[in-house]
Amino acid sequence: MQVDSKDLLVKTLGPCRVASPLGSLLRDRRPTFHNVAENDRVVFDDTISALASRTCAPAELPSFEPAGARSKIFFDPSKTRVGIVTCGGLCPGLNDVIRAIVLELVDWYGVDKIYGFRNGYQGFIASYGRSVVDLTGQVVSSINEQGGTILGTSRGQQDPAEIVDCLERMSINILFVIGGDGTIRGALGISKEIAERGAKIAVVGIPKTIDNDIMFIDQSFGFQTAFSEATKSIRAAHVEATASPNGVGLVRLMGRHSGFIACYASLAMSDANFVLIPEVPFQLDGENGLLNVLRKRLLRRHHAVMVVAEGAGQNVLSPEHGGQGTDASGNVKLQDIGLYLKKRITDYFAGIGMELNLKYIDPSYAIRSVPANPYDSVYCIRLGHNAVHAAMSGRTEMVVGRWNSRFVHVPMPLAIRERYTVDPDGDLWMSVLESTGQPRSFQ
Ligand SMILES: Nc1ncnc2c1ncn2[C@@H]1O[C@H](COP(=O)(O)OP(=O)(O)O)[C@@H](O)[C@H]1O
Ligand SMILES: O=P(O)(O)OC[C@H]1O[C@](O)(COP(=O)(O)O)[C@@H](O)[C@@H]1O
Ligand SMILES: [Mg+2]
Repeated sequence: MQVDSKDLLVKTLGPCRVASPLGSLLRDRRPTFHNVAENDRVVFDDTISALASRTCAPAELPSFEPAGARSKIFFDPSKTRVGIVTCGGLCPGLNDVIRAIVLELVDWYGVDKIYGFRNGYQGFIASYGRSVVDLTGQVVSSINEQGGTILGTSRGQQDPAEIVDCLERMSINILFVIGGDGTIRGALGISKEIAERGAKIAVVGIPKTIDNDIMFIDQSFGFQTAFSEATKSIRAAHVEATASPNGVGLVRLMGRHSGFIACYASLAMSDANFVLIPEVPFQLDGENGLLNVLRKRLLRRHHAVMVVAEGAGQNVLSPEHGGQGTDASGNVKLQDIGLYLKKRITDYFAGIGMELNLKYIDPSYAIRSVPANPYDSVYCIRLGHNAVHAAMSGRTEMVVGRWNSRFVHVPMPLAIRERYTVDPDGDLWMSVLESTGQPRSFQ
């Protein structure tokens, strides 16, 4: 992705004139390997060759604004009113992020007017009649133990003008949006409407996606929990496959356009022999096609485990296999590659008269509805804290990201400019090939 300095500029609502209540914590901090000073920058490029290709002085290198608390802030905490909304598909850790935002606002900034909007962007629209939730420290104290989101969610576009009407009616100063690429697109529309009205409302996002498909976050929150959960299905598929002659365990995992869950779960549980992801097209038929390679594997080892991401192999499906169209948010509805593979493998082995015992496992919703694991909980807290620091200092139209292990501010237009996908020439896919031993391509 071509990124220039201007793409990395973060908008602010105005100068910071209010002393931060976190001032005492910040006073004696020095820049260290784990602490970037608030006026320093995090360099975008991380290889010598990329740096060498830039012809500018170090201060002009493309760089992110570091996340973190500022000594001076924009909003006066005693007069600040905050809204929080969660949108799109579920993801482990949503409640952890809500909790982190609320507790940071209440305990450190002394902000106590925090409202949760129900069911995504519908929560702002009068005709849906959704009540708001008063979010206090007590309400959120143990929500991190539950999966899902206490605020509910939804898909489907809403009118940004109506959303901003609602924010103005309620005198909201800061809106936190927790959601994926669609949510961030929606948030950009809200932010533009706010700017057109000349209002001073900060819109700050915390990127959410179990598919891990948003740029500038090394790994999205909940992703580690989700792929850990998926390993249980791979283990089950292996147990089933090894228990019967020519057993095949076929596991279908989420991943609409990016195969990260399939790759990571398969690496974590190296029982997988075949991993199919959207980024690497394959053929079923022919000498090097998947079916013949599977046949040879069964002749050799008598069992196989195959992991398929939901967006894989769309090239081998035809319209009669369902799918097509879009969901309420405009996301393309994919044809079901898992069921299609199950049928094609079953028919193929029946056709050549070879015994097959195929067990099909689809844990899709089971892996995204669980509570976050401890690693993700820590990550969620840190994202939540940094989102609060950013918003209180008047940053807007940005999401909190993590780039090369540093927490940074990412402008919303940049965060959604391109989807983050598995690079077929990258080291992750190379590891999958090394771990599974599957051919580089089934073509
Ligand atoms: N292009 C868009 N413009 C405005 N709002 C959008 C856009 N795409 C999605 N949204 C809204 O964002 C919310 C969540 O989007 P969705 O794509 O379902 O999930 P996610 O944010 O997880 O990608 C929905 O309310 C949806 O209508
Ligand atoms: O059935 P639903 O709720 O529409 O969700 C299915 C989709 O949700 C995802 O987890 C991603 O959702 P988001 O874009 O909302 O993060 C995909 O992997 C999957 O295609
Ligand atoms: Mg999405």
